[in-house]
Order: sequence, then structure tokens, then C-alpha cells
Amino acid sequence: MKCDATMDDAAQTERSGDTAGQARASVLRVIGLKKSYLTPQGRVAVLRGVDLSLEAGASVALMGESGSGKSTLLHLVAGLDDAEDGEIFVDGAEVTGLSDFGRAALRRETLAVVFQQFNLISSLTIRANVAFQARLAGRFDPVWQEELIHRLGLGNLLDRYPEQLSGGQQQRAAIGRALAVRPRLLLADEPTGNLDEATADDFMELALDVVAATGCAFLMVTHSARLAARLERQVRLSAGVIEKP
Ligand SMILES: Nc1ncnc2c1ncn2[C@@H]1O[C@H](COP(=O)(O)OP(=O)(O)OP(=O)(O)O)[C@@H](O)[C@H]1O
Repeated sequence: MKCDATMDDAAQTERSGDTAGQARASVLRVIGLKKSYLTPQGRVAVLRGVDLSLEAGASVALMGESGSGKSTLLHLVAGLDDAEDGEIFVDGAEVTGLSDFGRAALRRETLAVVFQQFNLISSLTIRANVAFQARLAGRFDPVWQEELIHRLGLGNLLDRYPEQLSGGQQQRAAIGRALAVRPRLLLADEPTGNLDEATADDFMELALDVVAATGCAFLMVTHSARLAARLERQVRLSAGVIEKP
């Protein structure tokens, strides 16, 4: 099975002692991924065979025209929707073969996602929202939580509820919640869309600090060439596939 092969690859990388700049363990592998949607005009193929790999410590900007399928790809990687064909491996687990329970565990413990819609929990304060996934994953770290709150400028908003925050403030809280987990794979869909330029730059610095400190892999959808250039690699989704460099 390919899942086993991936875990073997990762184990071999660890055994070989390769670290700085050499072979790195695979965190995300997408192979031949296909997805279409049924629309009133008929079935529309959005992803037509996407291949993408991210190793530990990789930061990759996912670009492409509006409607090219970037959010669709992130939803499939996060196990929030089903692919029609192809395989997705996250940290050695085959997402496409997991049960709903397995996918929920993956989202709780291995992945963190910053969505365009924030998805904050309306009945929880901002403090509780930021801590939420880290607590679920059993990785809550009060020192790290305080640093995130400080760096994201959330200090005077902690006792408020999401509906009492502006869009940009909610986005900063959603970013805090994702980074608090120190995930193996950080997925972000236009995470700076509601932020001013300086705050967007602060987020990039923070996310890249997390990548450097924890060796997680970071996949970020963005329309900004300026922000994309700060990441290690840029890939473009076009006509349903990742364009060849
Ligand atoms: N549930 C759905 N049912 C039907 N069509 C859908 C559905 N979700 C997405 N689509 C279509 O699939 C295509 C890809 O959408 P997606 O949101 O993945 O694009 P995107 O690249 O993230 O766009 P943007 O940059 O505007 O956010 C679009 O044409 C969209 O209309």
C-alpha cells in the first residue's frame, strides 16, 4: 500500500539522519487528485489530476485565478470533502481512505486550517477560541498562547465574542487558533484577505517562525505575489492541474 510506502519513506529519512537541507520527511503528498461539481450546466471538472508534495519545513504558496480550484484542493486535503480519484497522504496517513472519525482526528491533531470564513465558535470568547484546537489536541501551551496573543494584537479582545470583532480581528483570532496547535501541516486559504499590509506581514513572519521552529509544512492560498514571494516555493493551479515550473 502507498500509505505504508510513505511511512517507510519518512522512517528511512529519519533513520538516515538527513536533516538540514537534505531529504526531508514528506508531510503532504497529493497524487492524481480529481474533483468535479454538478452544476445546473452539467458536471464541471475542477481538479483534473493534481500532484503536489510538501516536505517538513516547506512553505508553499498556492496561486491561480479565481475559480481555479484552490479552496477545493485545501478542503480535500483537510478531509472536508471527498475526491473522485487520486490519493492524499498527510503525515503518512491516507486521507482519502480514512473514516469520518479518522479525518476528524487528523484535523484535530495533525492539521490546522485558516479558512476564509474564520469558523470561530460564536459561544466562546476569543481567548477560548484561540486555545480551542490546541486543548482538543492536548497541546495547549500557555506561554506559546500568550506570545501568539501578543504578536497578533489580540490582547484587548480576549474577553469578547466573535460577533463583537471586525473581520480583520476575527481573522487574527482564527490565525492564532491554528498556530496555537503547532500542527504538522498548516493550511491557510487567503489568511490575510481581511488584514492591512502591516498586519499581513506580521502574520507571514509569525507563520514562517512556526515553520522554522517546528518543521511543519505550510501551504497558503494567496492572490498576492508579494506575500507568495516570501515563501520557499510558488505553485500555480491552472486548468485543473499544478502548472509545471
Ligand atoms: N459546492 C460546489 N458546487 C458547485 N460548484 C462549486 C462548488 N464549490 C466550488 N465550486 C466551483 O468550483 C470552482 C472552483 O472553486 P474554488 O472555490 O475551489 O476556487 P478558488 O480557486 O479557491 O477561487 P477563489 O480564488 O475565488 O477563492 C469554481 O468554479 C466554483 O464555482
